[in-house]
Amino acid sequence: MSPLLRVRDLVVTYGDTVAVDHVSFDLDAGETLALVGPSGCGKSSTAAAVLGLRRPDSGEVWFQGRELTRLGERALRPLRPAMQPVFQDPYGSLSPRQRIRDALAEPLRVQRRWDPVAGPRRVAELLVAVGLDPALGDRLPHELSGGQCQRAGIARALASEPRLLVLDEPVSALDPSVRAGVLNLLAELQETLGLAHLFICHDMAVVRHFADRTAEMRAGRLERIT
Ligand SMILES: Nc1ncnc2c1ncn2[C@@H]1O[C@H](COP(=O)(O)OP(=O)(O)OP(=O)(O)O)[C@@H](O)[C@H]1O
Repeated sequence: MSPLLRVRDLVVTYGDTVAVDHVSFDLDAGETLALVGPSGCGKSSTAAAVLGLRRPDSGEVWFQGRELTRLGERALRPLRPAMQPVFQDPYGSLSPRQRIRDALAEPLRVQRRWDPVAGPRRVAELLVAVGLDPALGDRLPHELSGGQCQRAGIARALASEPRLLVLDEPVSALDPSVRAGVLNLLAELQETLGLAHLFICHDMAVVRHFADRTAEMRAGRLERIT
């Protein structure tokens, strides 16, 4: 069986800076690969290239059997929902003036899966799935705590029915007392939905607990996968 995600010889530069230097790895459905390494070693740039947020200079990103770097924006659009990012800043992935229920409805509308009866029910289901009271759907992001907001961001990602979550330090900005709850939620969702996780994390205790394999980066290069 071919992997869900296959990255080959990925190179990302910013001017003279080689942020990602011929990085290759595979990720299977249902698997967590942690991407670790010192600040500035190229973890976020790798994630951005996988997500198609930044075109790599060279290399290949295969996802669900398609080579993404060869595809134009139009061809990429239907594939994008299947890979969803969760970023460090819990407030960053939600629009500050959009109520939570509208933020969750948006992917359904954009992907033409909105139905006036089933849509609101699906939004409530998504909130419950991430451990939030559906009544919180009425709130704006700043009316939620950091942990609640990150859960809402995860619910928004799930609205697209992804196969892969790209988690870029998803709990680093949260109060230490709520981190374990969000990490356990991600692990439970992975188990029930069979999601693959590309998990950028600098906390090695967390990595040991949650990752199946660990890819260590240094100065743009992937040094080893264990
Ligand atoms: N938009 C950008 N413009 C110029 N240089 C950049 C940009 N983004 C990243 N870089 C540089 O690319 C290199 C890799 O950065 P990247 O953010 O991918 O590393 P990282 O491992 O995710 O770091 P951190 O753990 O601090 O987030 C660094 O030298 C960084 O300064």
